[in-house]
Amino acid sequence: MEERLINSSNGLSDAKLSPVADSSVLQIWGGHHLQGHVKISGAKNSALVIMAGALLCSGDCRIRNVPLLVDVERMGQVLSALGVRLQRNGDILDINASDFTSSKAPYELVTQLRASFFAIGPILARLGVAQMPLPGGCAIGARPVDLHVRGLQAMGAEVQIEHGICNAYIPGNSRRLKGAKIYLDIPSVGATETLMMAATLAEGETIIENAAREPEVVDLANFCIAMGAKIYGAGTSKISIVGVPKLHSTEYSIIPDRIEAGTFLVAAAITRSEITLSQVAPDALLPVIAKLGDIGVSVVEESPNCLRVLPAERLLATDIETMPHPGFPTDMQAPFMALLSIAEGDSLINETVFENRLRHASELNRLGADIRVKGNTAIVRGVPILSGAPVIGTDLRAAAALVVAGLAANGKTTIQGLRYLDRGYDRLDLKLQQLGAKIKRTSIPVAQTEVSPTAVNPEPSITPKR
Ligand SMILES: CC(=O)N[C@H]1[C@@H](OP(=O)(O)OP(=O)(O)OC[C@H]2O[C@@H](n3ccc(=O)[nH]c3=O)[C@H](O)[C@@H]2O)O[C@H](CO)[C@@H](O)[C@@H]1O
Ligand SMILES: C=C(OP(=O)(O)O)C(=O)O
Repeated sequence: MEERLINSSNGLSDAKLSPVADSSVLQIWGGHHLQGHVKISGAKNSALVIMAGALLCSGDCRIRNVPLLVDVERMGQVLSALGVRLQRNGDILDINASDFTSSKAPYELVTQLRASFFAIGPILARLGVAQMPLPGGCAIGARPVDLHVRGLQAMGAEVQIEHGICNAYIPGNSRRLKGAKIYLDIPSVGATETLMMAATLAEGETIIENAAREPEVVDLANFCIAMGAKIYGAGTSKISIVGVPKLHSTEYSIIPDRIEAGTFLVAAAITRSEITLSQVAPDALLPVIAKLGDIGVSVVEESPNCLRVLPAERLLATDIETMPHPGFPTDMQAPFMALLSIAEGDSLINETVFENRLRHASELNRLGADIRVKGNTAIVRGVPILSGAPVIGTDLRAAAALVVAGLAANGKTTIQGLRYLDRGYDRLDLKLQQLGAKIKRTSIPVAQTEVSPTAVNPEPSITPKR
């Protein structure tokens, strides 16, 4: 992997950022069935915000089931820049924010991931002041932070955005935010999380109306409750938080990643394979499992944390509209577009959460799909088979969609854009290899990667069913 060096802001030395897989590609020889068992990692979107939540506690926090992701590494770098001590051992992350005194989050890191911005809530609650650059994350829409800002203002903070930095402080001597009644125009996941964390240490009660109900919001609430926070109603659209002066040390295990699990379900469905997934939370996957059912793919619960997906006789077209939880998740929209591209009939996919999240359609078309995009709607005309080609992932889930499409496509698919994939999937290529996929990561330029490795059988074993 290439390592990216950037100049630190004081110009005295070079800061080393996490490895960036820009020069790497994934090569997939598609058309093979998967088989066996895959263990799902902890949820990216929980891990990142729970790491931010650990700032609320002046003692030790031990977080278990932390996925191995570039985003987690970067979030760790944001926290260490604030003076937090972190130690990772396998999937356990120890965080100690007792010495955290800096209220300035580093621009170079915050601009690379969305969740880092959510730390503005705990930083402000602990220190009474926060300087947070506007965030990065997947380029899937404008992604403003107005709801975070308005909520903090309602709790008594002075907040101004200047030169790309969000400056916030709590006026007065108490240095504590004040409980407030907050209505969110949109049930934003990030705004709900920022405000919920800020409210745990505020004076009095905060009520968040039209709150996000995503499982990761509930996970964050449970983590804060484990630290002594008083939070009621997480998972419903009205969350009430009664502020306490201090939170205490805790040990907490992150929920399984429902989007990673959903991606493996789609990978099995598109290759007409039977696999099992363990360490999953089936309830969080209901909208995904229901949609797979519409397409003709059965998913059965083997045990409380284990799912089996069965090979479909036929894949059938269906319509999808993305919605906040418990609706169909926007993060699964791209992998489902790959699946529907080989389903019988026409499917309509309507992306309602983000305004620019259909860019994978044109890359899927390179693989032989027949997809037209009009505004926020994609019309997917099912084709019998995809054929391998060089493609580029334009964001995290777009890259994942190309991986699952490549597994089904005839011949070789080469995928660039792994810096997105590695942000949010814990060793996806290795897990797929263990399921028998013919997939290889290489840092050799695409032009030099003509020949398939000897271990790989280029002859496809999946035959189109129609
Ligand atoms: C790190 C993390 O948890 N990322 C997830 C989180 O992103 P994130 O928290 O950024 O997503 P939001 O739920 O906030 O965004 C939903 C919609 O609200 C809009 N909005 C949001 C905040 C705001 O202040 N103003 C505003 O207009 C956004 O532009 C978007 O159109 O939820 C998304 C929706 O499930 C997921 O796709 C992301 O994977
Ligand atoms: C959009 C996503 O992530 P982020 O909010 O971190 O950009 C995602 O996980 O699909």
